[in-house]
Amino acid sequence: MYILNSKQLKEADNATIKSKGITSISLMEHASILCFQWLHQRLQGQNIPIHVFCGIGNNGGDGLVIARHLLQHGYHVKCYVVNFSDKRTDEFLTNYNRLKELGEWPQIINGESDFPRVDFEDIVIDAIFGNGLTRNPKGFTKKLIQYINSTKVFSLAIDFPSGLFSDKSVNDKSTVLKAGHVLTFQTPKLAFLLPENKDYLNTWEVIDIGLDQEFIASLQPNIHYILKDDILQLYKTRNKWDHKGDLGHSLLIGGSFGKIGAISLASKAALKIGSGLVSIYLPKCGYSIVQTAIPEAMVEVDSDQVLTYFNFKTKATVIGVGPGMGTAEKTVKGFENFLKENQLPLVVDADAINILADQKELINFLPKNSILTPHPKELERLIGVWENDFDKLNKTIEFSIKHQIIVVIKDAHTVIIDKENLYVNSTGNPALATAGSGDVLTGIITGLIAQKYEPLNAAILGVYLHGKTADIAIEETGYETFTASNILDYLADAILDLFKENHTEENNASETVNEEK
Ligand SMILES: NC(=O)C1=CN([C@@H]2O[C@H](COP(=O)(O)OP(=O)(O)OC[C@H]3O[C@@H](n4cnc5c(N)ncnc54)[C@H](OP(=O)(O)O)[C@@H]3O)[C@@H](O)[C@H]2O)[C@@H](O)CC1
Ligand SMILES: Nc1ncnc2c1ncn2[C@@H]1O[C@H](COP(=O)(O)OP(=O)(O)O)[C@@H](O)[C@H]1O
Ligand SMILES: [K+]
Repeated sequence: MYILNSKQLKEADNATIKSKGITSISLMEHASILCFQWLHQRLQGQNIPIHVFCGIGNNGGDGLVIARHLLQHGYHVKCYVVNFSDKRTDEFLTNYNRLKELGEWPQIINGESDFPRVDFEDIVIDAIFGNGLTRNPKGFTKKLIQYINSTKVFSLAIDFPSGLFSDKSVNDKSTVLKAGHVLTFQTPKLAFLLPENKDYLNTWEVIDIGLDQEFIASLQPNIHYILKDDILQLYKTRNKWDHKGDLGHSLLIGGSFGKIGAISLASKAALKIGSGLVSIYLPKCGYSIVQTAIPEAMVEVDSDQVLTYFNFKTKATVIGVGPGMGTAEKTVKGFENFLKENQLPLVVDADAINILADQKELINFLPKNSILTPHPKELERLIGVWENDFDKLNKTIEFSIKHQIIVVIKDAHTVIIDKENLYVNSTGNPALATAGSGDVLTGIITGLIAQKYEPLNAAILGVYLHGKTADIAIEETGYETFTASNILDYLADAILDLFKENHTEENNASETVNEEK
């Protein structure tokens, strides 16, 4: 699914109005009725006070439409116009008049003395600012947002939590209305998926308002939200005559005394995702451990406690390097020599990333389309500090273009960056915040490349399945008891799930950001 920026969304609104021969008013009516229905389905006519706060633009227009339908269905509604500007859009005015025709005169808020009393048990509909927000809310509008936040009332944000920008960072945290739930139009918004915005929204879902898909595709959006449908297009089925030689040979390089587990997990993951053969190259001290733990794998050893020589004989298809490797001086030297000789596709993780961050000139030896899988701290060592999450993405895009490599920024929403293209993952949950889960991801991606997936597709599919294991598992394991080994236990379920009927919201983008709130 595409993620559109604010400009693209406005263009898509206009193109849809033209291509479908509808009016802007009817598009607004349609979008807002879907929001009304969402609430109506849940409230079933309950007599809870609902405060609808409307701006003076089209987000406010949506609020007016929702207020009208709620009133017509007998709800206990109070509607307000937050009068932060004299400009009013035509769609706002039309719907303002329609509401008045019902006998409901919205209360105009011109200052703090006009703020209504809002109680914790009430409901707020936030239709103050949407896609048109260009600068921080100020004056009494900012105060109103702060007042609503202070009540801790449940707020249903229309399209955006008011005060949250679509394509840039919030620099004054106190100007965003914290949303209990967001009904956002047509596509997820990048801002919802960034860690810096985690406090502004609890849950969100996309409301499909029927914008022109052909037009949207013609914009060639560079940001994607990866859902099951996208994954199904990448997934390769096996052929009847496939033998293990067809399914690639993964070589996992890493481990050091006390950290043999990391390379074991990565190697198990490469096997479990279907790599035909898996070899491990690690320090001698890990030999018996991996031979016992993973009888399917072949093993070659380096010197005693840390990797030093990198003189393995294995003829692999792809190499995953870094888990548990350490950054001992001998290892750094050996890794440098290895990089200078290596021609095979690489998945580079953990300490191998730290070595690259320390000696940036080595990055030039990575084959084109190598995959780096840093967590945010490792990324910072690699690309330097960023001002905010948009800056982080831009800096990573620059890095990816400069070095022609793919960067997997691991996080609650892992983002895969291939030059200017961004692929944001939709699966996973905090159960994955456990030691070794990154090592498993390295093995999964390596094992997929072995099976002839293009590196980008291997990263997208690997990250999706890795997250999906945790989504399936938590029903049985809860968050706490889930460990990195469980990722492997549930990998089969994650793969099989791709072929299950879509009975849930799997292809409707939606999510719970912060479950306990
Ligand atoms: N047919 C359609 O197009 C559909 C549109 N839809 C709905 O329209 C929404 C977008 O509406 P919108 O473009 O009118 O902008 P909106 O978010 O209401 O902001 C209002 C105005 O506020 C202004 N402004 C900005 N920042 C400010 C600030 N800090 N303090 C004060 N003023 C500020 C800014 O004007 P400016 O002053 O910058 O010129 C802006 O124009 C979208 O989110 C969705 O809900 C749906 O109905 C589907 C169909
Ligand atoms: N809260 C979360 N929600 C979803 N995924 C998460 C969360 N926390 C961690 N993960 C995932 O778990 C993995 C952790 O990787 P990493 O930090 O390298 O762990 P380790 O070094 O222990 O192997 C990443 O794939 C990351 O995306
Ligand atoms: K809003």
